[in-house]
Amino acid sequence: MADLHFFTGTMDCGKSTLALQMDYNHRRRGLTGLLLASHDRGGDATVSSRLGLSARAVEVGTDTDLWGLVVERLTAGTRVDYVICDEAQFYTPAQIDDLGRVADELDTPVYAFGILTDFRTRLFPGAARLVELADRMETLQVEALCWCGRRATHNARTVDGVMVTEGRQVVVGDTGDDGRIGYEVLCRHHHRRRMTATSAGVAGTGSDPLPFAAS
Ligand SMILES: Nc1ncnc2c1ncn2[C@@H]1O[C@H](COP(=O)(O)OP(=O)(O)O)[C@@H](O)[C@H]1O
Ligand SMILES: Cc1cn([C@H]2C[C@H](O)[C@@H](COP(=O)(O)O)O2)c(=O)[nH]c1=O
Repeated sequence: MADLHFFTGTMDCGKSTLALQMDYNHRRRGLTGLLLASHDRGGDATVSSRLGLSARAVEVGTDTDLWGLVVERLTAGTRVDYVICDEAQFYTPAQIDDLGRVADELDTPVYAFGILTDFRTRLFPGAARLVELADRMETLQVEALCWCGRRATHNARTVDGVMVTEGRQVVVGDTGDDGRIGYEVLCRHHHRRRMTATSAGVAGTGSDPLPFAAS
């Protein structure tokens, strides 16, 4: 039986990059996989990384039958040696159940990538189901940092630069976005105090140094 893996971390910690690297490494060994995406910032049916890599993928909507999708390919004679799922927090719990079934019944490894919690620190339903079902769950090694220099553990949403704690759970966007709605990764301490880089009066992005104490 194959495993259902869940790779998680805050926004901007390298999940999509790792998803694309794993797809590349498998393809280099002659394997054929299925790459799934959902509401990627780069547009539908895409997996894109901030490092500039991107790949075409199958867009997963709330009605997508993931078990059917894999079985249909196999029936048509297309190999599915592995399944890679980006933005898996947006999948429904039933779709995550299907991914577990793919791993168990088709002996196909599934690698799911996604954030755990939303801007209110609540688990996304898809991520919660992955925590419940995954054989292996790994937090990415590359740590996104809060403006204070601590490891970022939470995702904050900003509207017109101000951190908010109410609103729709799903709003596609980016960190450091100049649009009305943006995201910033913070440590729990600063998420609780609603202190973003802007409200703390420090530069949040770019080449300015973090405010570490001088030694
Ligand atoms: N200009 C850059 N130089 C080096 N690394 C970068 C650059 N831009 C982005 N990154 C890396 O890419 C990571 C974000 O990758 P991405 O796959 O888009 O993250 P995620 O899918 O978790 O949101 C950042 O944590 C950083 O390590
Ligand atoms: C916290 C939070 C995030 N989102 C969206 C914003 C982005 O489009 C994705 C996360 O993408 P990443 O590759 O991990 O950076 O999720 C959201 O819709 N709701 C939220 O609360």
